[in-house]
Amino acid sequence: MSNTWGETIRVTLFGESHGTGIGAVIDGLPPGIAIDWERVKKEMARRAPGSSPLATPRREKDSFTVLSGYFNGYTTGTPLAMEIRNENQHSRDYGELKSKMRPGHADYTGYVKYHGYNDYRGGGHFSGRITAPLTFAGAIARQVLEKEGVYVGAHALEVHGIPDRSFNPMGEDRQVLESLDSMRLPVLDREAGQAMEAQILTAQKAGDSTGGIVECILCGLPAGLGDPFFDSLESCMAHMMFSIPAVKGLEFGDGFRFSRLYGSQANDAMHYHDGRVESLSNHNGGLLGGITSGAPVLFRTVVKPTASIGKRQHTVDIEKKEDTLLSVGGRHDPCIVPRAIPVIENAAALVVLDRLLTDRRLSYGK
Ligand SMILES: Cc1cc2nc3c(=O)[nH]c(=O)nc-3n(C[C@H](O)[C@H](O)[C@H](O)COP(=O)(O)O)c2cc1C
Ligand SMILES: C=C(O[C@@H]1CC(C(=O)O)=C[C@@H](OP(=O)(O)O)[C@H]1O)C(=O)O
Repeated sequence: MSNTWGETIRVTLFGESHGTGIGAVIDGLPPGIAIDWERVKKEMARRAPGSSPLATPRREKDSFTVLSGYFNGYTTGTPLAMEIRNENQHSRDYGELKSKMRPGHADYTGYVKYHGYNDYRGGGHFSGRITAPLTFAGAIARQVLEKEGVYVGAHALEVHGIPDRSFNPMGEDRQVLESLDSMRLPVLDREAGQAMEAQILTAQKAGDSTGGIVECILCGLPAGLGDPFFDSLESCMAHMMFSIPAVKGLEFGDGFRFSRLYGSQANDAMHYHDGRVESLSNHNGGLLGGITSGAPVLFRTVVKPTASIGKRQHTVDIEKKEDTLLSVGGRHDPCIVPRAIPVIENAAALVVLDRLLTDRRLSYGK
């Protein structure tokens, strides 16, 4: 079922952007995890709408209620269910969109798939809003990983062609990654960040939107995690990343640049360092044969420009069955990249924890 993901940890997401609420049921978490709720709230706040001029002005606190699976300060091992009540819907913004399909959004495909019964308001179940409970699940996974010495970070590598410095593929300092957490547009080069912000706001003023590239790194992973073929760590990560609305591309390590390299440039030479096998470079993004090599896992995702824009575009009216023009109003992210960053980081942590639990059967608690 497409609303449930995972092998050992099974995450089910539910809800619509303008319905009563959204949430997740997370099954398969080991018993005995002491959850730091402040850390979970911090990750939720990084993703929440209404938090900066670069984000949709819809104001949602995204405060959550845990309904089950947590007792006396620890996970119980039974399903952990959580809900977030929607509080700031402006459903009138979607009056015209009942019949006029937004180009680039899921209005038409959702209409066809659900025979017109879908809740199209705010994108319904297709909305970026459904990444709030996904971020919640990932924020728990991230805490577990940190206890295993694994830490994750992401930044805007590019916004509309404006580049940031890349992560060091051999690893980034934990402090550097943590410093990105507090930025409304996480970047390594602050001047690049300012230029990106200016570009986002300029496009917004013109009734348009922008996209970009998010680069994510996972440091501290042990070698040997993952599987060949269908459950390769690349496959599992791709499954998750392409579940995030607006993600349209993914590459690991040197990715599409491999096409321009010789084997001698693409291979990561190996050596012993203090008795441990290590590589001297990391063109392969920490993955060989779908299995971690011990080098950081490094990947990049392309996030497309926000579909809902003020500029007039050609579309169809499915009630009148005629061509029409549409200028989308309401409240939208002028660029999805800033808010996709915490989603990608936490979702990546969830993928890795699921593989760790599947491969290693980690145990927690007394
Ligand atoms: C955090 C986040 C926020 C988003 N905000 C918007 C938005 O404000 N307006 C919009 O049209 N799309 C937004 N999207 C993207 C749409 O949900 C997405 O483009 C749509 O569901 C179609 O899916 P696809 O682009 O993956 O094909 C957002 C996505 C994410 C992850
Ligand atoms: C509410 C969120 O973002 C929403 C994602 C979204 C979309 O089409 O994906 C469209 C907008 O919805 P609305 O028109 O109701 O304001 C965004 O605000 C959120 O991420 O929590």
